[in-house]
Amino acid sequence: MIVMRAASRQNEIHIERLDKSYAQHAAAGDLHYIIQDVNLVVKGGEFFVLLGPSGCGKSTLLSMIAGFVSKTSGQVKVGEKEVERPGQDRAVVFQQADSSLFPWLTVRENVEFGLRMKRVPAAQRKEISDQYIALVSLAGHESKYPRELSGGMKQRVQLARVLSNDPAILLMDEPFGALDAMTRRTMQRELVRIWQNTDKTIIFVTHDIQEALLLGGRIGIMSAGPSSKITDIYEVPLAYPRDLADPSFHALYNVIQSHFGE
Ligand SMILES: Nc1ncnc2c1ncn2[C@@H]1O[C@H](COP(=O)(O)OP(=O)(O)OP(=O)(O)O)[C@@H](O)[C@H]1O
Repeated sequence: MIVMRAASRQNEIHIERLDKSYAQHAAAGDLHYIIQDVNLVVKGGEFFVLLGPSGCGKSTLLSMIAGFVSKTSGQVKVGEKEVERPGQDRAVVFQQADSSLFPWLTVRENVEFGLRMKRVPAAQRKEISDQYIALVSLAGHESKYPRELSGGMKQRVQLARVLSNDPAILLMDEPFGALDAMTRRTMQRELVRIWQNTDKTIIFVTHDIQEALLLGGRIGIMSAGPSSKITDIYEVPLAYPRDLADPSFHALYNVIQSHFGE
């Protein structure tokens, strides 16, 4: 129990008074912020969804947590440590698996890539890749190349590769945005299952209210930019798997939708 608590605290994300503006705006003497005064605590092991309209700065905020984009002011901490650069404790899953998979490597080789870089011995690599390939339901497809896979399968390879590196935190930027509706639902269910079977902290970015409600333990609403911030946070007190026909689901959907003036 003590060990688990310590591990959870390590996965916690603290964001305080975080601002981001880009140099070109400052050079023009413009006090234009992409995001301004963002405050957020995401607990270890939590599934947190960031929901906001297109262009509000969701990817920017996620990239700052990932350490890809520098902050203008404020603080982003993972555990006790200030984020200054990307780290092995944080992995990012992008919308397009195509840009992250190596086309000349098989499914297994793609999944094992990070382990190979870390010089994990072959037998152990196989054991780990077997585990995650099975977890994302790709057993039997190990020898295929990305070109032989559907979009959903490629996205699952990306997920298996990220998980095999065992990051404490998964940062997911509209990872299912390019998938057809049916594959998307399957992937949403699988992600919840994977999250329930691990102790990872997930921050999942989407502009889809239904997706946010299917996945999130809490949902943070970002206002439209410029100077976007997290205006409200909703707890989702519904058991998984979530039921679209549940009146409580609908009620919460309507409350959240009212933020976006539709
Ligand atoms: N490198 C950059 N330089 C200047 N402005 C940028 C840069 N990157 C992003 N922006 C601006 O920041 C704003 C937020 O972009 P961001 O991609 O974070 O939004 P988003 O909410 O993720 O959008 P979407 O849902 O459409 O992906 C946009 O107005 C965008 O033009």
